[in-house]
Amino acid sequence: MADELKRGLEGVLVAESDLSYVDGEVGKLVYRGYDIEDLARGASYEEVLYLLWHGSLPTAAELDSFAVDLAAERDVGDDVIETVRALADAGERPMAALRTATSMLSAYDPDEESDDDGEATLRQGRRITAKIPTVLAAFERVRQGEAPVAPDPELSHAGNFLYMLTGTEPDAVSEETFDMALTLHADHGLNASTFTAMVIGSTMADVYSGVTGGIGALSGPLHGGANQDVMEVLHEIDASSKDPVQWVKDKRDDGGRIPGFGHRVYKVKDPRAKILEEKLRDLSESSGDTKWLDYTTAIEEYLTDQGLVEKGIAPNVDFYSGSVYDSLGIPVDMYTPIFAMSRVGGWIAHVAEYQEDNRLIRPRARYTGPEDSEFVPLDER
Ligand SMILES: CC(=O)SCCNC(=O)CCNC(=O)[C@H](O)C(C)(C)COP(=O)(O)OP(=O)(O)OC[C@H]1O[C@@H](n2cnc3c(N)ncnc32)[C@H](O)[C@@H]1OP(=O)(O)O
Ligand SMILES: O=C([O-])CC(=O)C(=O)O
Repeated sequence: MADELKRGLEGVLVAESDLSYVDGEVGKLVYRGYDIEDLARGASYEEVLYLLWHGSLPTAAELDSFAVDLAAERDVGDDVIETVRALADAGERPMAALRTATSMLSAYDPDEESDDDGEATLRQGRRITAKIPTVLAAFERVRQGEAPVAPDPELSHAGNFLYMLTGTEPDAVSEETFDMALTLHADHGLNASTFTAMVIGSTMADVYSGVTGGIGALSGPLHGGANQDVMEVLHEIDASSKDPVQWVKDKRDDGGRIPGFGHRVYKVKDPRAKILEEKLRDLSESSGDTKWLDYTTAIEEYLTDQGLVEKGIAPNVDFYSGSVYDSLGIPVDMYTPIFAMSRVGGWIAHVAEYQEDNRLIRPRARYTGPEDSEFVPLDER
């Protein structure tokens, strides 16, 4: 039993956690017992961060002081902006630029490396969470040839990001929509990027290392990168003038996977996809532009008819998020960085929780290589 091999660590329990629970059979997600639907509709991203980091929903006074402290950390120094500019000039991809800039932020953190009092992870985590939107918005602005917009501490986390991105304060619907998307992406059990951050944290490395690793893991197309892939598919379908169903059929006939479908834990539709689909429907109907909604629902209906959903390959969070971001005017390659901007809250919460009762994470591989190989010196090979 001890030697049973679990490819991809499927189903393996490696820790206990109070943070979030995914019930993949019924399609339910909770953060500390609260249903994601209630949080998405009723709580701001700042409230969710407080919940994840401090264990309970804040009172109004607690939220006020938490939000002020978070907003006070938004500025990044000129050196970071210059690095972001150099990365944009070099044509770096946004997730890679974010990874580099996040790593650089540690140089300016006032905590000493020796400050490992348990609170340091959350203190540094707050700074990282506050600064990531500033880095991302600056990257997008400079690559468009525009000057970065300084953060406004009076605005919410969601509102300030949209403001820094566009230079204009967002309307209430955009701010609310974006805030909801941040809440929906904040945590999700031991997904690959969170586990990456935890593995790094389990060596007692600093939280900047964990977050930088988390960004790298999230960027892949099997994980957070799929939200960008979904929108690229929608654009490809549009440019091909093919019927979306025909496009998907051809893709499947070629043996290709459909991005935004399938999940290691959910065997039914992801509850976050349901909420985002509903949001997309509202936004599309109020703008009168239903193209992405029409394409995505046609694809989902077709794959359902084909029995894919019954086999447990159902829409995940990435299937509908991109269309929602598109309605906010956000460029496609910023979708995965936005995921990171939200998920950083979960990474920090899990690293802090795990380090409270830390044990180095170190699994094994079954060795299948040769045995007793006879060493031959270099000059005799
Ligand atoms: C935020 C997130 O990270 S959500 C996930 C985002 N990723 C995507 O949307 C990318 C597309 N989806 C996938 O590649 C997968 O569903 C994953 C990586 C998410 C989960 O993968 P796993 O749990 O490892 O499942 P695995 O890769 O073993 O696939 C199981 C079966 O389902 C099929 N399958 C899985 N996803 C898809 C898909 N999107 N389209 C078509 N078939 C699929 C596989 O071909 C495989 O079929 P087989 O058993 O006949 O060979
Ligand atoms: O849980 C997972 O494996 C992937 C996912 O949906 C997430 O990270 O939000």
